[in-house]
Amino acid sequence: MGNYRFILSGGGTGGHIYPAIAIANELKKRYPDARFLFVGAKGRMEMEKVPQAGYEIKGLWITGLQRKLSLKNLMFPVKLIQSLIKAGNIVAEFKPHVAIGTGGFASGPVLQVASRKGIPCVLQEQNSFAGITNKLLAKKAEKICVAYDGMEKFFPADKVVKTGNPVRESLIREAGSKQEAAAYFNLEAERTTLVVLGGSLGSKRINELLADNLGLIEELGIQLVWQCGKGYYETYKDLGTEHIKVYDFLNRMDLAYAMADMIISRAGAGAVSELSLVGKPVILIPSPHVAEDHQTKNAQAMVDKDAAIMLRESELDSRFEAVFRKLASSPEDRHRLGNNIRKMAMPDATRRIADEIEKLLPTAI
Ligand SMILES: CC(=O)N[C@H]1[C@@H](OP(=O)(O)OP(=O)(O)OC[C@H]2O[C@@H](n3ccc(=O)[nH]c3=O)[C@H](O)[C@@H]2O)O[C@H](CO)[C@@H](O)[C@@H]1O
Repeated sequence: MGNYRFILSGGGTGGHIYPAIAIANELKKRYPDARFLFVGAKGRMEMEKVPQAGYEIKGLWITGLQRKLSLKNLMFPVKLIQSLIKAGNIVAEFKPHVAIGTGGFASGPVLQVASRKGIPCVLQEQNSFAGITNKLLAKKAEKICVAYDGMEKFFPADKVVKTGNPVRESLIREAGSKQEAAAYFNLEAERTTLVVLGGSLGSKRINELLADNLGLIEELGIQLVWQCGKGYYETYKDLGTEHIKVYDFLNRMDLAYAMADMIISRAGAGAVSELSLVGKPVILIPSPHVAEDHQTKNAQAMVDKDAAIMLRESELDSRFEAVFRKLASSPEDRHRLGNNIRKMAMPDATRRIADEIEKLLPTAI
């Protein structure tokens, strides 16, 4: 009983990978005998992060379509055809009962071939603005699990279910104490700690901001956990000290959240969902480089409920210092923001998505 097979595909950035891992973990809890296969894009983050989470992954040779004319674009049709063939073989061999797509280009070929073979497909869209892959796949999906109202403007209304974004349970349930986190980061448990998150790939502008403000942070007696991103690590790693810990990527986000008295973060959908669950005061600095400026919309939704502070990149030079000083010196502000953001959490998201997937499973196997 319950020997189901699930294929999951999504990736390119953590924002697409971790929801897929959270969904797989929930299904595994319900069906310990089930088998899981992830499909990602060769060379991208998922090829490393999915095996770390204990799942098998196969890689397709695919990239996104660039907006401008480039050699990469000329190769796109070749890569797409090759990926469709490979995805076809993977699906034919694995024979999943359900295919789950969490966005990002690798999920395109996989869900396309799965739906053509009559395998029920479920999509999960993290953002308030639908990604191109999910939009293309929407017609073929049985259900589309979303986190924001109004997603019917992108997807067929009868397929949309508002569930919220799945968050890895380890970030919430197993959240360690500040003591444990301090030992892990080699910092002092009693000292105020700022955690800086640049999104799964790191943020150039947030890194520059931090580098310019290390004097201020030191003056305020604050210690720092700084996730700068893999591509920026060489530039910033030497700034680490007894009170400043620089990371390319944080593998223990649970401990980073446990350590934080305040957070500076990009406003990716996953970051915002996690921050709501952990209920920490945050200054959101949305990336202006994403489709339809959706991170600003994610951040604005929090600001509207007095649940976070937002600073646009264009305001950093003029406002960051004053805003940061005020937050650092006001336990009341931190407490209020932390409480308000916690009210935005949707802690049942993963379970509700798994419920939707369950409805599509054959009853007897
Ligand atoms: C630049 C870009 O394209 N950003 C998009 C990307 O963001 P990005 O990939 O940054 O994703 P999110 O903020 O949604 O989620 C980041 C995920 O990575 C994890 N994490 C992050 C840093 C770290 O050191 N360790 C770690 O584990 C977080 O816990 C979280 O689970 O996908 C999001 C969800 O589709 C979008 O809303 C973002 O606009």
